[in-house]
Amino acid sequence: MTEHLTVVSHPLVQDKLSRMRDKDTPTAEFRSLLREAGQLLAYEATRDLPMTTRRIETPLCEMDAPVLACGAPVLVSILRAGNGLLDPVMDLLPDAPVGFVGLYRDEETLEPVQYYFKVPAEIAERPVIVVDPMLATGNSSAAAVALLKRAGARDLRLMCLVAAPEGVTCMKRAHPDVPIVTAAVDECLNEHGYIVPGLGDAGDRTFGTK
Ligand SMILES: O=P(O)(O)OC[C@H]1O[C@H](OP(=O)(O)OP(=O)(O)O)[C@H](O)[C@@H]1O
Ligand SMILES: O=c1cc[nH]c(=O)[nH]1
Ligand SMILES: [Mg+2]
Repeated sequence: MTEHLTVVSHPLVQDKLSRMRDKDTPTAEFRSLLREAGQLLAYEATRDLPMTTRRIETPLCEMDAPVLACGAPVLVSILRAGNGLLDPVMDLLPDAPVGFVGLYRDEETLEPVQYYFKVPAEIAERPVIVVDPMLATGNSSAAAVALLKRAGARDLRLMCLVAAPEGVTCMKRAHPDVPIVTAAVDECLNEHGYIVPGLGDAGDRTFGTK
């Protein structure tokens, strides 16, 4: 992926995102929409995965068929809201090894607090797709990517649903080598660090908490 930022403007993605933004969309529908949008975003986030060929035999003849060069990429979810995007990507890449970075954002400082880290060994030799629906200040994603690099990851990309300009700038400064795929870059952050217009707290809306 050569672009640092890809905004997926596809009508299906935009329509689903608009329905997720609506405060009256209930949890079950929000979750389904996140699943559907996640599959479409994954299509874009996996566009540049390295390919090779494998000799196979169709019922008619032999051919060199295109296959993923390194097997499935490693998926990493930033807990907890990342899990809502992880599910649809796992559907598309059922062989993918999966890691988790547990982070929550301190409400006062907006700094991420780490509480969990577990990633598969393949992280050092395969492309890695980090998933988190919200890129707000960018502090959580930047911290997660730093932890993953420390664990050996070299080829990373971040897939999110809604980004703030501040988050994109933060990631570009901290990790210019990590492309971002998102459905939208919104206007700004409010005084509490929430994306405006955004969709609220993605974790709460996905899991029905408050
Ligand atoms: O870019 P930032 O300013 O760091 O904000 C984005 C982070 O905030 C949300 O997580 P949250 O802290 O709400 O944790 P949760 O997923 O457990 O709800 C979101 O899922 C991101 O991880
Ligand atoms: O708008 C925001 C910002 C951070 N985390 C969220 O879930 N939503
Ligand atoms: Mg949250």
